[in-house]
Amino acid sequence: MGLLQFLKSQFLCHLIICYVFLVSGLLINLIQLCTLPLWLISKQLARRINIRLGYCIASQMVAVLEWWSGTECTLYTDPKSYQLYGKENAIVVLNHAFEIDFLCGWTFCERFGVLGSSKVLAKQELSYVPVIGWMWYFLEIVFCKRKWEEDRTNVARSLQNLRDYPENYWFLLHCEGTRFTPKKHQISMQVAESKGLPQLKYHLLPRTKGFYITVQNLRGTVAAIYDSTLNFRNNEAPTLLGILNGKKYHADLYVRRIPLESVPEDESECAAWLHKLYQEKDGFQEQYAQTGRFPGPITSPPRRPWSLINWLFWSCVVLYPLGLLLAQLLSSGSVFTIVTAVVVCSAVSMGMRWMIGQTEIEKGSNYGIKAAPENSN
Ligand SMILES: CCCCC/C=C\C/C=C\CCCCCCCC(=O)SCCNC(=O)CCNC(=O)[C@H](O)C(C)(C)COP(=O)(O)OP(=O)(O)OC[C@H]1O[C@@H](n2cnc3c(N)ncnc32)[C@H](O)[C@@H]1OP(=O)(O)O
Ligand SMILES: CCCCCCCCCCCCCCCCCC(=O)OC[C@@H](O)COP(=O)(O)O
Repeated sequence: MGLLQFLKSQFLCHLIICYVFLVSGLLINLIQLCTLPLWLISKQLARRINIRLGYCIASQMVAVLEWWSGTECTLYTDPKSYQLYGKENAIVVLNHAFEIDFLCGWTFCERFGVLGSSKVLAKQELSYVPVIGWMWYFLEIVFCKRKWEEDRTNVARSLQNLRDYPENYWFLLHCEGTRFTPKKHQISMQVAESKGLPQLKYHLLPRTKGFYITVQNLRGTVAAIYDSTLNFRNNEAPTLLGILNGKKYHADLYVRRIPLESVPEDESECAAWLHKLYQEKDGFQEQYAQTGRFPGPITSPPRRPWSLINWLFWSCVVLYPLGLLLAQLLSSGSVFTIVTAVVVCSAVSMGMRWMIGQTEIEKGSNYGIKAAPENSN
């Protein structure tokens, strides 16, 4: 093991990375809060400022993926579509099977210049996560309770708000609604069977209502669907803790650009269209399992230095006062202050561990297990 790899595995380094993320993140959340009065005066300016503030948080995690763990991301897509990525609004339909799929999504957003403005239809629980969840309020992320009766009006309203968004964005939809587990897969395939739909091997049965409502409400402002299928080489199941430990993964993403006009306007036809899309996605995953690659040419976008520069900037901002504080603590020699510092450090690392836990599949929700008996008939 080289010195760098040894350093990457050290808890102290993880603590420093987490400290920078947490303290700078809370600071940025605070600045976001201060932009509230601006929304009344100039909504578009407030949005543009929040896009940059959001970038400052999200790109720290991207920096850890790209520069600390060195994870590589390969894009399979046709070169004509590639020219349009980042230059138009799009709805991204992505499979949901990995703990870091959101982070790989962010990496591609960063490389195409839409990281600060990217959006998602996210479960409500994520809005309570400090730093990321709080940042999302100001980025107008669309939250859902995964209870259609409540979601139908709230989600539509939030989507309507995005119609005059001032910068290009990608709107991420995990139509499966929850992460893939063998148990959830088995149950969703029972639902598929009861509906006379073909079986899927690598995906859960997609939920169609969120897709339909998104397409309907964003029609005219979004140019295309980016049908995206993600997998990792060597059957790896990457984790955020692995990334923090400096483990290098290799992500492969296959993206097909489908003009939005080809999605039917009628609700049941739109649902059938989505089911067909997932059958095709399943085919791509089968090809990946057999051959280790997706169809089409490879056009990998290079990583950019901005995420690293941003991380270095925030490190300087928050590590300098920490250094001064630690020096004062040690020179004071007071047992009370030293014990207080140790307690605060432990609380911070437990808080960070809880946040990382939000990404872990084994700590995931029961959605798709519990709801099945009532919903499936
Ligand atoms: C290219 C690079 C990528 C770029 C990335 C871009 C941007 C990045 C930005 C941010 C990154 C951060 C990422 C954070 C990720 C967080 C993601 C999440 O939180 S996923 C969870 C929340 N999202 C969703 O759930 C979206 C999909 N869901 C829906 O659309 C739902 O329809 C809904 C709107 C949420 C409503 O759900 P609800 O359960 O209330 O109703 P449904 O109508 O869906 O359910 C009833 C329906 O489903 C059938 N059913 C029952 N059981 C099952 C089952 N087990 N499996 C499948 N189907 C089931 C039931 O029969 C009903 O069927 P029908 O519709 O025919 O009546
Ligand atoms: C700079 C880097 C510091 C590294 C440490 C920072 C750790 C901070 C982690 C905060 C992460 C919070 C964002 C979580 C996004 C998780 C997205 C996700 O995958 O959610 C799951 C839902 O879609 C479905 O939930 P389930 O129904 O499967 O349950």
